[in-house]
Amino acid sequence: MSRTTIYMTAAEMRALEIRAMESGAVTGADLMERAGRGVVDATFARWPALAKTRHRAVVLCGPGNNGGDGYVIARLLHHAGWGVRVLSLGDTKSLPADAKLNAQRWSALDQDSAATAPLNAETLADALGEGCDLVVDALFGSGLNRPVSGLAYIEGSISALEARPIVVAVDVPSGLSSDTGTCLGEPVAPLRADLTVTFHSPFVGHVLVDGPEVCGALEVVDIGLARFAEPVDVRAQTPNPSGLAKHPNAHKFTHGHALVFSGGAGKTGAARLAARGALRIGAGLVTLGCPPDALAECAAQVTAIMLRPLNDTEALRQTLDDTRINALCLGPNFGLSPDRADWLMDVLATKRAAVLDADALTLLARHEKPFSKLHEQIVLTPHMGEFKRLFPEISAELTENKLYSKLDATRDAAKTAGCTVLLKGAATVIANAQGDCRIVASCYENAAPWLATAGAGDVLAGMITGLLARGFAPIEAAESAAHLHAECARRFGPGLIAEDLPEQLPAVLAELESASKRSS
Ligand SMILES: NC(=O)C1=CN([C@@H]2O[C@H](COP(=O)(O)OP(=O)(O)OC[C@H]3O[C@@H](n4cnc5c(N)ncnc54)[C@H](OP(=O)(O)O)[C@@H]3O)[C@@H](O)[C@H]2O)[C@@H](O)CC1
Ligand SMILES: [K+]
Repeated sequence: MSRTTIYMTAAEMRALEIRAMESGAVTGADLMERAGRGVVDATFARWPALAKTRHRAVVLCGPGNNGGDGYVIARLLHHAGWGVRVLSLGDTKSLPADAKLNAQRWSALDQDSAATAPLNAETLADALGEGCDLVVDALFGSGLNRPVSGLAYIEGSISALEARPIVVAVDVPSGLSSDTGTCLGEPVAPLRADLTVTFHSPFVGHVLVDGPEVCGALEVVDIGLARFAEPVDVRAQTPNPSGLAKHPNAHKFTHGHALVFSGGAGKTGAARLAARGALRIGAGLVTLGCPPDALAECAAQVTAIMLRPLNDTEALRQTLDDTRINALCLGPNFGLSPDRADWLMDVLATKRAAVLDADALTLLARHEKPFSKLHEQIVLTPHMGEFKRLFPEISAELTENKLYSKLDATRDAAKTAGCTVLLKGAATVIANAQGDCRIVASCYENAAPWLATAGAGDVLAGMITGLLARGFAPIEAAESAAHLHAECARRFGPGLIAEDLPEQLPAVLAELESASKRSS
């Protein structure tokens, strides 16, 4: 069994909330109470000392339901014996109904009249000056729809304190777009959180771009929405161990034959890394297609990987006549000469499943009709620089429009190219031409910082190729390989170099298999 995480957009979350309320099983006020309670519980669970004695909190409440959660939190902390100051942004009379109800419940509590004030630089300085262990950021949540301005003083005032209080963001740090993970406003979000507590499922914005940096840690709390959930667009799933296992009666050809194209002498390392990744992930056979001058170099380095000299298009054609070669990898140090461009087009014409990486992406970008020969069995694996060259208009939109996400861009690119696109990053986004989307997020407890090393991308290209050879659909091959690749990096940890990645695969695959046996 694989584990699935759903990444939602604000509109999807709003639709879910409405379905839940329209069912009559729950009210908006119930959900708000659960949300506020969830934030307090998650905060106390992370910092148990806060639950033990009375402390002081400043709660910043905004003009919408995120602010409403803030009033619930203020009340719960007050009941726990805390000294609480609420600073509100906007006119509390204009709050939406559930938030207004909770603002009124807060005001009706037995507390001194200074407990609520409009938020501005002076009131914030006063409130912080009374002593503050916890700041709750409930200014804007998923309803943020335009850039925030005039709130930069908040981070300034908090950073200036001798001891920085813990900052907990409700749903998202205010200023961060839940749909794009970019900070709407200049220069950054008003407040960086130590912990962000969100509800039901993470948002796409929690894992993209600035999300992990401004959220701190991320906690997802259950507020009882799961039974109203409907399928949404974006998900992440750990690879299915049964799909990766090899069965006792299968032989090597059952698992496909991958062909990785190498560069010339002195430029074979990248292709060898890719070939090793393809073999370790379980392709039945892997061949390196080498220019003749590179054969001796490759022969000195590989054993289980086969070699085939490929010196001209006729040799290429003959090789590809073997239909058992069912997945190709082109790009890692492949070369950029005109004859390489011709090769690329010849290879694409065979309609074979293929991963196009590195130099193959550059060659495509230089082609007058880059997408004319692509097809659904192709996976493009650009990093952001390659993406910009290949999809300049989509990339310009991504730079200029803060409400257009890396996810939107990848999905549009996949449609434009007519194939699967895997856009690399700390959160790798994958989409196919039908609009299916996946995110492999290497952040929070899944961070894999040592993956930023030369050759890691070549190994990923090879791992995807290996899974294509094994018959995985392109989007599944890309997602599973990206997940396993990051898991290999996490498992190895500090000091990782690209050569280490394929060598971690046996342990990672074994762990997946035993975890699946334990849970069944
Ligand atoms: N989903 C769920 O199940 C649950 C959701 N819950 C909570 O609800 C939150 C979503 O609430 P929400 O929709 O009211 O939006 P929210 O983020 O409070 O902000 C909207 C307000 O801000 C304003 N505004 C926007 N941008 C602005 C800007 N740049 N600068 C200034 N103003 C700006 C906007 O103004 P308008 O666009 O109307 O002019 C509007 O007044 C969600 O994050 C979660 O915490 C939980 O209670 C329970 C379960
Ligand atoms: K917030």
